[in-house]
Amino acid sequence: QQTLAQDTSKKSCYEFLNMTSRSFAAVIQELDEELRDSVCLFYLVLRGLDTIEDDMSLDLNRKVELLRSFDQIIYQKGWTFNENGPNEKDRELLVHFDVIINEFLRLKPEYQKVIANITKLMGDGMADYVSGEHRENTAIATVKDFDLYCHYVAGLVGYGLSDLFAASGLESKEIADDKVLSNAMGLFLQKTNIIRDYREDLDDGRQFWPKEIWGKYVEKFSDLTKPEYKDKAQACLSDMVLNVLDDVPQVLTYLSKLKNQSVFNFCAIPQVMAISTLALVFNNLDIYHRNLKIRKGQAVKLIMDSKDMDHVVSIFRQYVFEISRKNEATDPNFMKISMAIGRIEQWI
Ligand SMILES: COc1cccc([C@H]2O[C@H](CC(=O)N[C@@H](CC(=O)O)C(=O)O)C(=O)N(CC(C)(C)C)c3ccc(Cl)cc32)c1OC
Repeated sequence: QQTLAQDTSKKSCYEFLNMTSRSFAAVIQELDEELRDSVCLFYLVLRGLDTIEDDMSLDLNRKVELLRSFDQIIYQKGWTFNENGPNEKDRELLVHFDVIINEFLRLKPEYQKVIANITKLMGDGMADYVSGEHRENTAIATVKDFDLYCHYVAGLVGYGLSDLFAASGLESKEIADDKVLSNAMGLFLQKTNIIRDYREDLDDGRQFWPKEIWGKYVEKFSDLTKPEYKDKAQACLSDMVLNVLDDVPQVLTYLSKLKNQSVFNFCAIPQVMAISTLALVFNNLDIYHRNLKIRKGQAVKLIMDSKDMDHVVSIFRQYVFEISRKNEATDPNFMKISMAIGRIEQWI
């Protein structure tokens, strides 16, 4: 039986959810009763971790200590955090984190274990990265470093969600067993965002593109914005898109294994947004100057159309075709992109 106080604290968790990400928050709230609270709290715990990792004003040792112990912090009733810089986007969440912890402690133990396990792995991964990043400014040197970074911040989220889906009984254990597919669900979203956010991150003094790729085209990461490097910048961008296209078959395979309608919608919507964004940024040099977003009307249409696998496959086919159309024979990566598209078309 739920007391009034418990009801209030649960409501405020959903208020925090809506504060942190309106559009995706709505999709989480459509999830089946059995999964909604655990996914909402998983999202908020991840947000808390992100707010600490993102805060450049935090002392490095303090940040590392918090990241590595966040999996224990989420069990500490009453814990709150007031050391975030004033302009940290979601600082409010950590100021009231005791409410999140209260609700977390009311989840079934197996859901708590999944969330705590991923929080530990991610917190350690982030701590390793921020320590390394501190030493030299391109912590993401190789494509391998790029995959590892994206695994820590996004692939692990795929792991955790697949574990929650399986633990709830709404999806088969198989969905949690195949880590490669769960990892691809995170990498595809994160890598597409990293391409889209080139300019925003550059202006924030952050760079996530692997030097093994951009170093083939320019000396300095910011040279990609200069008109005299236009052709190099276009080739570099298609090289980055090529790297992301390899995750598409695994994303489609993961989605094809889902049985529950609310889980399918929850998983498919971000992926169709991402393939739409990937087609938008491909061969579009505006990404070096401003943040590109798909139009609201198109996003709404994608959400409406992503209700079943056939529709999702046809949406992917449409955007992969658009990338193929934009692929230029003069681009040094033209053949590799054509082959990556060929591999996807076998699937779709
Ligand atoms: C099986 O795996 C997933 C299945 C469904 C959704 C997501 C994934 O989708 C959102 C979608 C989302 O949050 N979209 C934003 C728009 C944007 O970020 O551009 C939004 O709609 O506000 C997202 O982007 N991330 C953040 C990471 C990519 C780092 C994991 C994310 C963060 C926390 C959770 Cl619980 C889930 C997700 C999955 O994660 C891989």
